[in-house]
Amino acid sequence: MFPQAQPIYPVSGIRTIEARVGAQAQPTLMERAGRASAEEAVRLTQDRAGQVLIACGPGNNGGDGFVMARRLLQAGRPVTVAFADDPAKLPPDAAAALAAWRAAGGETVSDFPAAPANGWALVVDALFGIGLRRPVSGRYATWIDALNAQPAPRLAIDIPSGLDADTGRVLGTVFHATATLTFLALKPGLLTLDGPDIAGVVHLHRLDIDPAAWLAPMGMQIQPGLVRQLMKSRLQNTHKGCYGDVGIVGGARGMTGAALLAGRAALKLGTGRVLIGLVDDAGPAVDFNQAELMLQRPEDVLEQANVLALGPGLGRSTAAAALVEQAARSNKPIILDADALNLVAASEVLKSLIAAREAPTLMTPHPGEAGRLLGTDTANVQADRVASTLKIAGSYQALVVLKGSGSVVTYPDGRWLINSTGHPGMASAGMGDVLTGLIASLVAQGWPAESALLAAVHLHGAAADRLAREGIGPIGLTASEVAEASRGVFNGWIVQAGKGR
Ligand SMILES: NC(=O)C1=CN([C@@H]2O[C@H](COP(=O)(O)OP(=O)(O)OC[C@H]3O[C@@H](n4cnc5c(N)ncnc54)[C@H](O)[C@@H]3O)[C@@H](O)[C@H]2O)[C@@H](O)CC1
Ligand SMILES: [K+]
Repeated sequence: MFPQAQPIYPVSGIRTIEARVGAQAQPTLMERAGRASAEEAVRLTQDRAGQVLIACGPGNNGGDGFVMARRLLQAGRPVTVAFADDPAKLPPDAAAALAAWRAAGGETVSDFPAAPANGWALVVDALFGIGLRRPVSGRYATWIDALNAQPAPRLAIDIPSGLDADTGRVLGTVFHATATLTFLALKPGLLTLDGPDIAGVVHLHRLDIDPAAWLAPMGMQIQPGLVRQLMKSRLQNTHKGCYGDVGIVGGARGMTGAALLAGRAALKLGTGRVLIGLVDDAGPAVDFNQAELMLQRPEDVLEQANVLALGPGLGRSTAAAALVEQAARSNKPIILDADALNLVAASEVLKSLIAAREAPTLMTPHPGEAGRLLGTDTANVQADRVASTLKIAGSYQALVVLKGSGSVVTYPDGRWLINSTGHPGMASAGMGDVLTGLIASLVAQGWPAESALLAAVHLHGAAADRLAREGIGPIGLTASEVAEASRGVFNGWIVQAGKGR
């Protein structure tokens, strides 16, 4: 769907690819996965002598572990394999891998082994992969706790045991990986919700297969390469009218700052003119820290701007609802955030107006707002972030970003992407307002709504990441700083894409 993006497949997609590649693949996929795992283990233990502990489970993930063990042994690395299940119940490939391990002189222990005197060089989780079906409990939970307690690097094979590959939810006890080597393609669970906290550094090994050649990508990762290809150069012979008029409507009493932050972000990303309509009559008439912003009556802003962003600090008054309705009835692109989303969720009239719009509607809910839009609660939204976001996009015929760990971007036609930038320092007031301003700016500058949304989401996180690298955050990072840094990151991307002047 977007060239140069990394495909993501849920378990159903991975299973389809495996079935299509077929058992006839030589070497077998398990042999390839085990070999890649052994190579990864060698890399991770370059400066650490000692034994590698591989804990193998009852399915093909365990099979990968047996192949890995054999490869490491053949490379002269001492390995301990822990396996406590019934060999007769292993699936055929894994049973063959166990037999090959034994034929190579390897042994297995069925109790969790005591660490050697100098500790393990590496502990490897080959307990459960994409076949995990229920919360991990009992012996395997004890083993996972024991693996987590070792003072050694921790490598997860395919996906950390206890992490749901489709949703990033933790099912019972979970292996806390320092690195995960995942096969064939990325899975959503590695990239969203708890996945990024649990999986450590994720390496992908495609096993010499191009997954997209076997099954059209089901989702995509938003990565620098994808965003860079969207960059455009500016012509010399242009003026501010070429870069759009963003209108921000929000800023009820006590929340003026939210609208100003969105406006400043829109300005710093190159919007021609930024108009701000504060709902608070007693609000300021000028932003003395950003005098370029044009503060006007909200009704006039809706009239004059060609892209409308409603929500930052909007509140839920009757007047606010009327403004959202006026925007929804317009034929302009609109971005709905914060209380604009809450107002829509609470009104059947607004819901049907939004769903029937012809101009693009973009929505930027956090999980709580997403819950209200779907008539459910936050926990339900988070239980499957991709599915929830797709549901909103479908019901409201909108382009949607569900914010949070691994922001999910979806379009009404069912395409979805997961962002790869950002960090927990962004969990602070005003960050969402800045994102809204960035999105509005790109739309106003003529970007197609779908590219504007994914690029702004990526930029927002990339700016925060850059600041964190410079020591400005993660802790204490402010939204104003992210708005400011977005400008530098974006200009850098234009230069990297060869589109600078
Ligand atoms: N099938 C293939 O072609 C390939 C599979 N590969 C590996 O195989 C994995 C998938 O293998 P499987 O489908 O066998 O699944 P898994 O090995 O992930 O686990 C399935 C087994 O675990 C049991 N199980 C599931 N949840 C449990 C729980 N909570 N507590 C106790 N037991 C539980 C199931 O009953 C089944 O026996 C991938 O993640 C990957 O590591 C790779 O070798 C690449 C090729
Ligand atoms: K695993």
